[in-house]
Amino acid sequence: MTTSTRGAAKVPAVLVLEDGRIFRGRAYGAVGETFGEAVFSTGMTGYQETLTDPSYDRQIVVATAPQIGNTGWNDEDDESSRIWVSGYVVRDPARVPSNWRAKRSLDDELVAQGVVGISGIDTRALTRHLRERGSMRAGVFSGEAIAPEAELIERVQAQPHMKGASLYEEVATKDAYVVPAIGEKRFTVAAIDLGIKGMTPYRMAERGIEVHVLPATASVEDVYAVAPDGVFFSNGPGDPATADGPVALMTAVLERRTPLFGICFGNQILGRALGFGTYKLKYGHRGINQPVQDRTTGKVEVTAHNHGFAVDAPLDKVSETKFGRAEVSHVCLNDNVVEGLQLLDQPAFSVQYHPEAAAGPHDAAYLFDRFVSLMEGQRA
Ligand SMILES: NC(=O)CC[C@H](N)C(=O)O
Repeated sequence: MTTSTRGAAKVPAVLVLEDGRIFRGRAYGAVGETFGEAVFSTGMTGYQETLTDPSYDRQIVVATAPQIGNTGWNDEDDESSRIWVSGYVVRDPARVPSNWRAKRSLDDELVAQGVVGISGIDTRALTRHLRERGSMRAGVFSGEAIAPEAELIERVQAQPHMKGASLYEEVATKDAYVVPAIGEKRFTVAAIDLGIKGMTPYRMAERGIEVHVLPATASVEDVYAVAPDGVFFSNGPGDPATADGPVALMTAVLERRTPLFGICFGNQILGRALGFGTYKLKYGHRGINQPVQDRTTGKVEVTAHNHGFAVDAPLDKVSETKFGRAEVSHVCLNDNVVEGLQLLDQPAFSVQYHPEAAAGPHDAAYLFDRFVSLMEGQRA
């Protein structure tokens, strides 16, 4: 399929960072203005999954890979019902997308969904800036008449920070739904949607799990009404320090000793339920090439990440928590950030990264099998 990019390629655009740094380029996708936290992602592929991951709500994503859009946009790889990033920053958009599954260009999809982007800027310089100074608030402005820089900087500085942002209720489903088991049904799981990606229930379903996806505001009664063999807490946007409701719900699940698995935001919620703190990373981990060590086996896996916050738990000792002993099960080999937690006295664990791997390598798929083993163990 071939679609050429739209006329917007000639419209001027500017990316403005809260510290006053300005990058000038051309409009990409919708023309207009947008605000969010500027973050970079190192994935060389998988932009469709990235853009539709609800964890990216209110973030302006910078692609470090210079060429973006080469495989267009298809009808299969969305991780949710829409694009969630607030803006997209690329160096060199594909002029002619080409892939057997492509239905339209990325550019056309951004326009159709009203997502403002910018192209033609030095994304390497921008990434180095964000790495040195940290992720920060930003705005993208495009059109023939862009306001003076000082005014734009002021408007960016008036935006809310990511630290302290409570966003998971905004992106989560309002109504419960069921993802049926593929093949013979072996287990029932209640999955708390804090911004869940479509691949996550699928990874459970293909292991014989019937997944009841419940809204972020589900009560303990709602969870146990589905008679779950296990409870799952999903990924999600915003600052985990604001997620008091999910922390209280998880605490109730831990009190009942129901097998529990959490991913990303879910890992941060387990950290909080155990009494650890969370903190904001300088520039976070985003991409599909992050090395993580599973300290329970010693194996290293290459994994998909998207997190700007992390759990503050000791790496070198077993912690005593109100749910017994807990330890850091996984660690990022780039920077020693906590990438997983496990309880030693009851069936509960979580990882900070994305074993559903959409997009990304499948090294971490064993974690879904670990969840199944916990549920089997509880039955035995
Ligand atoms: N993917 C996620 O669940 C992200 C969790 C959290 N919003 C963070 O940025 O750390």
